[in-house]
Amino acid sequence: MKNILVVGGAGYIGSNTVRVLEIKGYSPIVYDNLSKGHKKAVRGIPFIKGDLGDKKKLKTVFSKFKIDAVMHFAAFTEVGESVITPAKYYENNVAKVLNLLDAMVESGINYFVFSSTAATFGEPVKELIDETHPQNPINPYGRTKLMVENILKDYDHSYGLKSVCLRYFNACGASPDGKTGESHDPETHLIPLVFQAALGKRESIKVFGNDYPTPDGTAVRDYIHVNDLASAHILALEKMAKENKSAWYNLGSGSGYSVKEIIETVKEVTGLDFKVENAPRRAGDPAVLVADSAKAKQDLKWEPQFNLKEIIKTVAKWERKRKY
Ligand SMILES: NC(=O)c1ccc[n+]([C@@H]2O[C@H](COP(=O)([O-])OP(=O)(O)OC[C@H]3O[C@@H](n4cnc5c(N)ncnc54)[C@H](O)[C@@H]3O)[C@@H](O)[C@H]2O)c1
Ligand SMILES: O=c1ccn([C@@H]2O[C@H](COP(=O)(O)OP(=O)(O)O[C@H]3O[C@H](CO)[C@@H](O)[C@H](O)[C@H]3O)[C@@H](O)[C@H]2O)c(=O)[nH]1
Repeated sequence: MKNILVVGGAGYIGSNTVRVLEIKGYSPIVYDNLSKGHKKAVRGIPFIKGDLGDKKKLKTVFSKFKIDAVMHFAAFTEVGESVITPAKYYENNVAKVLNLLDAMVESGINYFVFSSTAATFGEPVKELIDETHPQNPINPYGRTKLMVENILKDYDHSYGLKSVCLRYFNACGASPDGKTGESHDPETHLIPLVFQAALGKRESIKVFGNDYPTPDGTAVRDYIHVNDLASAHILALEKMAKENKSAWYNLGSGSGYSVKEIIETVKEVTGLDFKVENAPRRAGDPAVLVADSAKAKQDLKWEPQFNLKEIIKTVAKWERKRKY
């Protein structure tokens, strides 16, 4: 288990995982169409520009680089956009994934790590979301990811393709050395947008909804550092390969923070003040999403290393000298 094809590896979470794979002695190879990612994020790593839908190219890459396992990050990722243009999401996040899975089956590659999401659960029916929580997504994005989770169960049963579905809560933060971080154009995620407001790159930060049933009325999320996600990928891959068994894990810190608390923490860490405005709720957003990650902690011996303040500090470092 050495050569790992990282599909979508030029993106935010993928590129951070590539760096951690490298540190742990693996040979990551990046496959990305650069629709959202950045080649600069994976400088020095073998890179193939290609689309998820290109089965022929994928099979050529598998054999050329003697791929042992695939980590699949490529997808469209925005909850709000998925409500407006669901077709785009079903095509990229479901239909094209079949090409990748079929190429793997035809090439005899048996190990797959999938970027799933908290959005597969929908509105929580209990405070902390563990792996037994019902999966009733309330937006097209969450439905696309749940569809792939189900496809993977069938591919395991019928073709012996083993997979781990990692349901991340809200990925955030930058590498501690400040070299890789979040860079989307346009940006839609809360923490980078708050930084844009703090650095005067936008007039204000808009709070989407202040009438949620939460302590301060704003939506609560579980923010988990990208390097913590990266280490979970490697631990999950190793366990899957050792036991030749599929698995599912919810990955979060177990602590929920409201939009207002995020804004206050950025103000505190940076010492900068900026304008905050109330705006209507964003379609497709649940009020609260917080993980119970006991299963990952127990089975994988995984422990998140970054608390919220530390996360915001890594973003501050990245934002000061970002290169892409
Ligand atoms: N960001 C989060 O908080 C979060 C939370 C849960 C799950 N996820 C999932 O994690 C994964 C990575 O998210 P991210 O935030 O790094 O997103 P990102 O947009 O930064 O990265 C995705 C990468 O995939 C590439 N890509 C997209 N479609 C492709 C295609 N058809 N062919 C080849 N490459 C393609 C993009 O160019 C980009 O580099 C996604 O699957 C996302 O759904 C993200
Ligand atoms: O300008 C902004 C941007 C966001 N928000 C709110 O901040 C929270 C977090 O939003 P965002 O950073 O866009 O993340 P989510 O919509 O929670 O989705 C992320 O986290 C999910 C897992 O929980 C992943 O599946 C998605 O891919 C990823 O985009 C939400 O309540 C938003 O409404 C604002 O109030 N103002």
